[in-house]
Amino acid sequence: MSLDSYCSHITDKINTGILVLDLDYNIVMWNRFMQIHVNKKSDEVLGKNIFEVFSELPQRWFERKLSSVTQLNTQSFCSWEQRHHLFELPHTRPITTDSVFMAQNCTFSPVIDEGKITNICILIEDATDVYHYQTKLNGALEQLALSNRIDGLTQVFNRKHWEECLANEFSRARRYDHGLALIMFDLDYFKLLNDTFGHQGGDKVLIDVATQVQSLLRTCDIFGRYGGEEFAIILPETDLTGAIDVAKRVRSTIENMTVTFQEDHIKATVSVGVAVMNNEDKRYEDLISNTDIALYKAKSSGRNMVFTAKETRECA
Ligand SMILES: Nc1nc2c(ncn2[C@@H]2O[C@H](COP(=O)(O)OP(=O)(O)OP(=O)(O)O)[C@@H](O)[C@H]2O)c(=O)[nH]1
Repeated sequence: MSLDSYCSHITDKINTGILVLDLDYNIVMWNRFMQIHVNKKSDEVLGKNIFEVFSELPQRWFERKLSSVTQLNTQSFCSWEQRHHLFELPHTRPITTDSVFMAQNCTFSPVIDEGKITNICILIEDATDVYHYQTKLNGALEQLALSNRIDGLTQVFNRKHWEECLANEFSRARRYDHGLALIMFDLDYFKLLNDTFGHQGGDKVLIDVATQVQSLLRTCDIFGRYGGEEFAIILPETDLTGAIDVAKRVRSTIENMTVTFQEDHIKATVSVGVAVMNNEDKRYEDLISNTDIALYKAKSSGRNMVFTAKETRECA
């Protein structure tokens, strides 16, 4: 067998598309991979311009890419991550993927004859499998990162993530001398509610309360489940008057809502504590303590009320 025969045997058996162009972008070689995936025999495409055969090719991009190969006399590469595909070829992946066309890694190499570039060779590798698994992996990693931050029951931030946010907001507010307010609220007589409607009824109340409160807030407010039946809201750039307004809105919204659970219509109330960052607060935990004191006052004064840490009467 001659070397030429070996070469043509290999080019036809290899699972990579091989496409050779002259410097006017006419096709001079096309291997079996291309014949199968484009469904055109060599004699149907040889001599034809590449843009005629592949009308989908981004012409300006392609010409720029090839001119850098010929001018710099170097190989160039385009991965599926940069451009999912260059040629609209069907993929042969048997299981479903959201990829309509074959994801491709393309290599562009100058072909040199007697010291001069005469052609450009394009290698097309099927990267659909890699694309598929990478996309799935990215989705799973995103999901994992989200589940690390989200409370499974209420879908608001969990305590760990919420506290990390508070630590960040606290140091930002300190550094730039901005306001920072905190609201903490706790469902009233929740044990009784659980005893009356069952734990699942209680869960439904927590879910609906979280959804309602989230819808009241601005996008920059940071809402989380602090624990059990206690929630907390960070209000960046907010003064005491603004925070009391939000707290009152939270309290009245919960008082006025009705939670439907199976045959039951459940009413609930919350006690709310409000505090703003002050000069004595050295750490974000100090702000939590002050808000907790306010919440305790709201509870001990009769519940379904809004209190600040300093005031001895309910916020009017
Ligand atoms: N359904 C449900 N109940 C929870 C959850 N987390 C905590 N609880 C319950 O919430 C109740 C809280 O009870 P307490 O701390 O005595 O407070 P309370 O009954 O709300 O009374 P006050 O706060 O003083 O008004 C407990 O019975 C907990 O079991 C949860 O995720 N789902």
